[in-house]
Amino acid sequence: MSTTEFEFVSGFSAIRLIHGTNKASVEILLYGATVVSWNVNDQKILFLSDKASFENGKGIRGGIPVVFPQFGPGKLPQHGFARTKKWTLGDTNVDKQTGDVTAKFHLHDDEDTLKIWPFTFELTLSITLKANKFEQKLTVINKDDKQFDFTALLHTYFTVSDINKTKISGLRNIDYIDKVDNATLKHETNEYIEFVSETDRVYKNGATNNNLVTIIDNSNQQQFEIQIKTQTFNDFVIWNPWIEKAKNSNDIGEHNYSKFVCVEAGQVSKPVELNSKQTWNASQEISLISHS
Ligand SMILES: O=P(O)(O)OC[C@H]1O[C@@H](O)[C@H](O)[C@@H](O)[C@@H]1O
Repeated sequence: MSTTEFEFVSGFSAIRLIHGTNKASVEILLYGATVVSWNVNDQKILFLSDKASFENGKGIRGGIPVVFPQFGPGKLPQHGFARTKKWTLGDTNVDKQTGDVTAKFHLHDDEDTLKIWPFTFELTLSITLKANKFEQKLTVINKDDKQFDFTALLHTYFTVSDINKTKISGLRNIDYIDKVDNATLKHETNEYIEFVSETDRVYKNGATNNNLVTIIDNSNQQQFEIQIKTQTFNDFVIWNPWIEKAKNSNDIGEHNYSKFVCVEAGQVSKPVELNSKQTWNASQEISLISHS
């Protein structure tokens, strides 16, 4: 039976959505509205570092942190403030026919955000768990009397059995900014992106035209593919820190570099300009395609 449960994950308040089919479940912290797990039939689809630090002020290393209103470094803290704020839980719903479970999370401006980003806003992250799918819809409302600009991204960490055997399809013929090569603009000519060294790329408009981006894990153990479909989000960021950066990072560690790939749906290469009182919506739908 589908249901919701409150719990604590590493000391942080969380809600678990449970689906009546496929033993599917998802756990979301109020901290950052960060999804920390999505499991289907005992498979952990999302990667959460065993060294992740659950500490106020720090982003969670794994799951799906929400990046807003700034991607990467800049005037605001790295990746903005949404991932380190406590969100509030809104409505939850279980669809009696399908068993799909939805929970909504809200964040709005406060004294601290106004000091560093002087705009009134409201964010809603709506999360729906289906039997073998997972959806996130991000809504930004400009409540201010002036326009604001922002970038936003769902920083999704996927578990892979070995990054060396992982391929990503769906981004051929897309221009990308290669962040490990002085932000040089390049053109993807390969059918599959493969990983042989540190990879940090922004595929500009890689998410438009309903491009289906697929993660293919070529390990023998893995019997499924993951497909990501987006709406409104224009870009895809593909990231793996590789050995040295993982080793030098307190919350990753060398032993983890090969266990994940980040495929991040976002709007980052060109900021959204949102007029006063306007609303912007974007979403991702992640599907598990079983081959067994
Ligand atoms: O360590 P953070 O702030 O969570 O960021 C992780 C990575 O996030 C990716 O989205 C960026 O493209 C990378 O440049 C960055 O290193």
